[in-house]
Amino acid sequence: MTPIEYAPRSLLYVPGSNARALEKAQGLAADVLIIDLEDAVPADRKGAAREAMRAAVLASFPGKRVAVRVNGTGSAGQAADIAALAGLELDAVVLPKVDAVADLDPLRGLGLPIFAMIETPVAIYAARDIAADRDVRGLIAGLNDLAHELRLPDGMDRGAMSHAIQAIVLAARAGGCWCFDGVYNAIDDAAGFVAEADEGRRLGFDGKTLIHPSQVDPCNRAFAPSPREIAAAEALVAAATGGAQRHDGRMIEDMHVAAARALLERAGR
Ligand SMILES: CC(C)(COP(=O)(O)OP(=O)(O)OC[C@H]1O[C@@H](n2cnc3c(N)ncnc32)[C@H](O)[C@@H]1OP(=O)(O)O)[C@@H](O)C(=O)NCCC(=O)NCCSC(=O)C[C@H](O)C(=O)O
Ligand SMILES: [Mg+2]
Repeated sequence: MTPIEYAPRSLLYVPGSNARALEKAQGLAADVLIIDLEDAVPADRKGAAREAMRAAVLASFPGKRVAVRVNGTGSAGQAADIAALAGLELDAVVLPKVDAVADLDPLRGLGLPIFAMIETPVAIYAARDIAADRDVRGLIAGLNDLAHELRLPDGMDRGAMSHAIQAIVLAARAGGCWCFDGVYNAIDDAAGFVAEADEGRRLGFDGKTLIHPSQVDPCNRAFAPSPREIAAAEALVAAATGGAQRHDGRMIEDMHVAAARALLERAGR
């Protein structure tokens, strides 16, 4: 495992209770694997999932970046989840249903970067403070729970959640941390997934959370600079003279040069 230095593009949930998925995850190209102890795990299998998670982290993921999603603050299982992380080399811990900065407190002793999930109306209004917390490295949109909390008649309706989704990106940027889009539930709808991942990138997310292996490669492509973007950024940087100028039929200024340099750095140029 290596420290997370660059924003991950793809973060795949792997249920701690699914032995085959834990095995399969070893060969997948997700930037981060999130071993889940929360909603993917039935209540009567939480203990077994903790043990499987420990065994997998200790033995199965050399070279992978791995996080664990523990149960939420105030839930029955959280203390046992945190205890089960002792001695493990992890890259991050994911905390669901973070409604306030105080919800982070039980995790502070772990000394790990926290990815805080924003999944309730209360959390949307607290997201700026959560994002600014010293231990929070990223926000994750939990849109299944948010849709439920909002009582949306059509379930995962991103149009109906557009204000909340944008608020998560704004909070992350105001607080200086990364932000990751929510999951796409329709695992057999490849075109729909690509459209949603592209939309997430356009909205400003750094990457996207995933639930199925088939989503990993399309997600990595969607959140990586394309050859067209790289060529345009190289041309812009080469042409820049400082201040306002005409380039390729439009005005560019210093912030456009900074954005182009950031894109090239992300692309490894
Ligand atoms: C969604 C699934 C339940 C679908 O399962 P299934 O129909 O069994 O999948 P497939 O048969 O298509 O699987 C093909 C192979 O891939 C492996 N697999 C499947 N999913 C994963 C995975 N997530 N990680 C690793 N490997 C996976 C299968 O084992 C098959 O392997 P093979 O034997 O070689 O053919 C299932 O995909 C699943 O459980 N996904 C994760 C669900 C999850 O973690 N949910 C919780 C996180 S999402 C969430 O909570 C979001 C947030 O909180 C919110 O509120 O929105
Ligand atoms: Mg959730």
